[in-house]
Amino acid sequence: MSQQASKQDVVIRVRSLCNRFGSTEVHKNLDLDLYRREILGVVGGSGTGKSVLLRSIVGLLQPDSGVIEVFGQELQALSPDQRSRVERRFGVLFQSGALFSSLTLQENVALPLIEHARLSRNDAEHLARVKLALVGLPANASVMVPAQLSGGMVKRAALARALALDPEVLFLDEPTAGLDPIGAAAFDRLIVTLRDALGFSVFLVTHDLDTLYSTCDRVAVLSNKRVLVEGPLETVEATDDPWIRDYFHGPRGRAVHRARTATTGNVE
Ligand SMILES: Nc1ncnc2c1ncn2[C@@H]1O[C@H](COP(=O)(O)OP(=O)(O)OP(=O)(O)O)[C@@H](O)[C@H]1O
Repeated sequence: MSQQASKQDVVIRVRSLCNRFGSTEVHKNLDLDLYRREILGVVGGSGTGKSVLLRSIVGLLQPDSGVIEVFGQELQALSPDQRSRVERRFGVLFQSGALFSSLTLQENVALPLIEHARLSRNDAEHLARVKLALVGLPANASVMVPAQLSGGMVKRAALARALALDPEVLFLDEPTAGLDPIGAAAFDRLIVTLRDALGFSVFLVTHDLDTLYSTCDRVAVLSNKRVLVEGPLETVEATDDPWIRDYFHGPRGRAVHRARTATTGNVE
């Protein structure tokens, strides 16, 4: 992805974002771009404000100042109606999955279709079963409730719900947290496959180095209340910063490099 991407290739543009909670300043003049069809990994130490950034963009949190432009429109300048139309073009998968525990998977996925696409219950549940199949769930899972499923299946169901309205941008908050390594790798592949097939952009908050290397086109590192560096992995890895050194070149980073070299045969 070119760093010189033209304005229409930028789907989300964040400029001079400031967020604080009482005396805690989380973001100060933070800048970030998300390009069309890319998977952007957002990383940083605990408490650096990755989730707060996601929540600011999707409209769950009112920033103190700064500009968030989505699809060329400045969010703060929109009426509530215009804003909810923009937000309908987002799909969000929170870490908890946030499915309704008393509803079956097809009922969970059908909810946004009934509420926002005004489909009948029958049509919505039919489309929900298509979405559940799209994320790789077997047909019999559609009528199960979340408690009857493994963690990986619940994640996939939550992803199906995030995809219900065919979003142009998918936000994922630590999607592989709590999954075993094989389940996490399968979920990573699923995200890339769906992005390739459906063409959405992905804003991906993660701590998982394997996910970064296997899915992301670019990475943004949050540090000291802002985006310290944003670019392809090679650029980020080469940045001279103590947290980046520890994260990418510490024991876990080296283990991921070794595993990738063994799998691909490439010397990195
Ligand atoms: N609603 C809130 N009220 C007060 N403080 C908050 C609120 N939400 C977040 N914070 C604070 O903002 C800071 C950034 O939180 P955030 O959850 O964005 O970090 P993070 O980078 O996602 O962390 P982690 O990697 O541990 O999930 C933290 O200090 C947190 O305590």
